[in-house]
Amino acid sequence: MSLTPPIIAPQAAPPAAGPATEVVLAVEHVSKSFGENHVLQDFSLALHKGENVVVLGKSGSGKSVLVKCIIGLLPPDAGTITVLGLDVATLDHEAMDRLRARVGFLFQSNALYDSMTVRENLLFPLRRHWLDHPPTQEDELVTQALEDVGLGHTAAMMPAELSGGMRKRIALARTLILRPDIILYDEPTTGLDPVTAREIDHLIREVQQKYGTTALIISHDMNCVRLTADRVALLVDGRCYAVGTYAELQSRDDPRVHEFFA
Ligand SMILES: Nc1ncnc2c1ncn2[C@@H]1O[C@H](COP(=O)(O)OP(=O)(O)OP(=O)(O)O)[C@@H](O)[C@H]1O
Repeated sequence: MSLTPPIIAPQAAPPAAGPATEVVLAVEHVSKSFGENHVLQDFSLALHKGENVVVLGKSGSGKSVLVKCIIGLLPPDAGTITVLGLDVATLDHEAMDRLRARVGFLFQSNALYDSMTVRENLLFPLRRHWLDHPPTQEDELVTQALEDVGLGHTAAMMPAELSGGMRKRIALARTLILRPDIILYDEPTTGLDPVTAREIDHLIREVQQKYGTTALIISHDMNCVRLTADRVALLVDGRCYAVGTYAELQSRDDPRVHEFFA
């Protein structure tokens, strides 16, 4: 099945990322071990409002553990994680739930409900998190979110009727419907053919440009890294070994950095 091209019209360039812009996600000196397996060791990384940061690391290096710590599913052994000004470790269940409504998470598996239509899948987070929206707005919000990912015609379809790329877009639409400040993408192009993968990369950029969203992207796919990252953070031996633009890291004369770009 062919994909309709994304139709988000970029309205404004994202704010320039850099030290002068607001930090919306800060991981500071975080360590996490499982027994003798020291996965994260003094890991630090800050994301500025509106930037896309890709975390690149070998298989088993701790990327998923890092994301789980950020969304409060795993408690770090040491260090602090601050998301949108809130120290994750101090949040009770309700506060964590409210924070999760502002931080979209795009699962590698997409995590769509197969027994629900696309529309029902999109309404699920809306009804769970955004309790004060008028029901009359629901159709408008679903339509907008689907149009944002170029799939305005799919509301009545079931996930099984969609291609892998379309399912990824619907999962992103389900995240976008809550207008998150931050989106965490877990290997967004894994399992997609190269053409569809590049479409998803462009869509990630379009979302950033349209909504000024900040994104943390976990990826192995170097094309995805090149196309989506404002900055790349290398996770090596549990630490944030190097951070820079794709071009900066690619030209760095350090074998441990270079092996990612070879
Ligand atoms: N709940 C857990 N209990 C024990 N060990 C764990 C747990 N979660 C992760 N680990 C270990 O932490 C290490 C890092 O795993 P993680 O899944 O974060 O790697 P990753 O970088 O995401 O890998 P991949 O790219 O292959 O998905 C692995 O050695 C893994 O076995």
